[in-house]
Amino acid sequence: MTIAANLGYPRIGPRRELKTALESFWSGKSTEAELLATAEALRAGSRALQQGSGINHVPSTDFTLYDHVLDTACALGVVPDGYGWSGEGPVSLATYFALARGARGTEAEQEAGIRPGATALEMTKWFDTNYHYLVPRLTPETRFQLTRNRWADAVREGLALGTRTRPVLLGPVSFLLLSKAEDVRPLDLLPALLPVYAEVLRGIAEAGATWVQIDEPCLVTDLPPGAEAAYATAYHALAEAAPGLDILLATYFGALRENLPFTAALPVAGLHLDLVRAPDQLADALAAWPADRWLSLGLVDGRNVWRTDLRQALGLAQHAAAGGRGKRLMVAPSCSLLHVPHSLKLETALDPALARRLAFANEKLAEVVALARGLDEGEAAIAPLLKASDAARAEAQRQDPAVAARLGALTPEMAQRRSPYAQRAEAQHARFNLPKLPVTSIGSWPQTAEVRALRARLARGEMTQDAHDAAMEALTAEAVRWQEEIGVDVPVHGEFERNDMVKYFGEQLAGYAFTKHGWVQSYGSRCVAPPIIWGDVSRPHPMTVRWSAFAQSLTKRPMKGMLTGPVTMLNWSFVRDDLPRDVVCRQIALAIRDEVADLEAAGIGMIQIDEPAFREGLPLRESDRAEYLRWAVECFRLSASVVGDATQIHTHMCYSEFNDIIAEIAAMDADVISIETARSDMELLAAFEGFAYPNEIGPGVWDIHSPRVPDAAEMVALLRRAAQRVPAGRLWANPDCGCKTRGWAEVRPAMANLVAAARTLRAELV
Ligand SMILES: Nc1nc2c(c(=O)[nH]1)N[C@@H](CNc1ccc(C(=O)N[C@@H](CCC(=O)N[C@@H](CCC(=O)N[C@@H](CCC(=O)O)C(=O)O)C(=O)O)C(=O)O)cc1)CN2
Ligand code: MET
Ligand SMILES: [Zn+2]
Repeated sequence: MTIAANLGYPRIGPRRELKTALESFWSGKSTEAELLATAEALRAGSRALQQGSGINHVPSTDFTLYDHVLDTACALGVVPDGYGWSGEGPVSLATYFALARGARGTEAEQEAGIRPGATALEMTKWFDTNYHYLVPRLTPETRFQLTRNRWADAVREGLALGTRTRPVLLGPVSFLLLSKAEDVRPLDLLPALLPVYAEVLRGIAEAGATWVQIDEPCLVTDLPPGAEAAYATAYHALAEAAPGLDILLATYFGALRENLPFTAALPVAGLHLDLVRAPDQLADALAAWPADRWLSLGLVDGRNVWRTDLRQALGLAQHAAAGGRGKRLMVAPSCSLLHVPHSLKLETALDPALARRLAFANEKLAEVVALARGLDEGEAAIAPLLKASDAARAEAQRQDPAVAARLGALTPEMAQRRSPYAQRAEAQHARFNLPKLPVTSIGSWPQTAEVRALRARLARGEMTQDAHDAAMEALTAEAVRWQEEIGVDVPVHGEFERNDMVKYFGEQLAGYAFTKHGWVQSYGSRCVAPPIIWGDVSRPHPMTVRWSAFAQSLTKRPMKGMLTGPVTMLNWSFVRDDLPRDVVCRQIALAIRDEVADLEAAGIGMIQIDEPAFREGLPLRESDRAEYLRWAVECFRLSASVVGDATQIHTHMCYSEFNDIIAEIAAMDADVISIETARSDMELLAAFEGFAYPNEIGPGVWDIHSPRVPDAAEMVALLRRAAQRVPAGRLWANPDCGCKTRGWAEVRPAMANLVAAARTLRAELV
């Protein structure tokens, strides 16, 4: 019988219960026991739901209180000094959260032996998703040991309530490759790591599991030298560790390509393939993978919200089943369902024509079960479902001939500023006359409970639009006054009126739809509700002009306008699948371009077009990258190039490694770019120096993702390091990213410290 399997279930909770519980615990309003009870209830609920849907292999240990990579690191004893772990036994929750969020200087931390000022681990993108993981730190001294077999515990927890789960482990090779290694090649640590993984597997088997899912997503990437041998060593060792335990080796987010032959030779019981991103790999896999071993077909898209074309997916599955392989098949989502919202059931306000085409996590599980059944019992057994799927696919997305016409009329000049940077810089410096190291910020000020409550009240009809807008203006005015007072050279309006930098624009653009509860975890307790692009995109009316113009009216300093760029709008939305992504991106670029033109006309002299997700869309394989970069750069330029020389275009990127795309970042030709560098100690600046990045740069000197307030001296040190690499005349001083997730208690002193730091350095530089 075909096994209906799942690779991972969303963990934030259908109503973001985990978020609420975490934030309540962090603020001291609830106890550790209460937090753990909520977590346990969420796990029990999702197990029951999956089992009830007919899923045969229900995953466990896919749940986490913050991040599954951090969980893995803590379980393996990969905890740097200074975080209060004794080097033996379980890692405390205090240590765990200090690694995730940095020390906050609380008494509890002191008791737990956490060094005051301990910073959070670096956080980075999980492959090409909007999920972020914490990067484990490896050194030659790293000693692996099993601090707690969380996988075995999860198996027991499930069995106690009647579900035999399939625990999910991040595989040893991917774990090492995803870590940050100092003075050691990560794969050199494999021999020391494997005995601990072996111990984990023995514990899992003892706990009563029959299958374990080991994720090796790095198998779909260009592997470094030595990886192939590492995989062979690792899986031979693991296969021997627990002979009674079947290993499903899971790959996702792309095709195995040249890694397929050696992967197919690994001694594992099953192999999972992403057949949504890479349907073409099925043929090769069928040829390479022995028919007496399990093949898990990832047929249901774990990365997007569209219903599966069941007929087509069933066709692929039937093809795989031919030739005697039918007895050893699993059907599953392409990857963990972590990247999609929980349930469509909660969405009561969607256009029915759209709702008919959607499937969130729970609906995707039903699709998996239907496909498994169709495979075993034949098409007739799922005929009504196939019919509904056909009907949904046949409905056309919304088209707008005006948008198509505009796209047809694009010219190369439209993506070209009028003059080269040097000439623009002259015009801009004359216009703005800023000091060296001008102080600015990335756009948002704290999204406090008060700010969110205003929006919530408006949504519930408890407040009029006018009253809401007046309250937002008052907040903006106060923020502008404060920035003037502390000496910020280029203030921002604060983005109080925005729920999210992508959703806010999506809500105002034609072609977009948005959900009420479509939350997806981005990191820790932070979630996003990605808007859904289901028609041609255009801008019916100005979106931000009123707020920027209002803010500018309050100050003589240049007020920086604030927009989200087309590439980020694309990468952080769920995108229609009937048009190539570059076409959708050009549509968005033209909409943003209209806004840029209107801002300029309204007297806004500096406009920031954020592209934090620019890198996120980068294909995982080097050979696919050039094409993406070509159109992504073009789209950014299309949105920005409408302005005159004296209008200064800024852009901002965070969570990016820039080294390998620095030429393209330069080609975006923004006058100023602000980048994330604080968490990695200015490491990223090396790229900008090496390439002699020609325009202005604001290297972030305050890691706003941590609640720690840096003092001026710390920021001076970072700025000094930056000034060694970039001529001071082209440097700006700013935080790492927007301050929406911080509180005013942190932002006020940190910004004042930043102004002081910039002044100190200015004095040094004369
Ligand atoms: N889309 C996106 N991706 C991104 C980022 C980003 O800013 N946006 N930043 C990077 C880091 N990731 C982040 C992701 C989320 C958040 C974040 O702060 N998210 C907020 C939600 C943002 C939002 O949409 N807020 C809405 C809804 C707020 C809300 O929860 N309202 C309550 C009601 C509140 C009340 O009654 O007072 C509810 O709906 O239940 C609003 O403000 O209007 C959160 O998790 O808390 C920050 C960073 C990378 N990826
Ligand atoms: N302007 C945005 C902000 O300040 C940029 C954030 S990048 C994730 O919040
Ligand atoms: Zn940012």
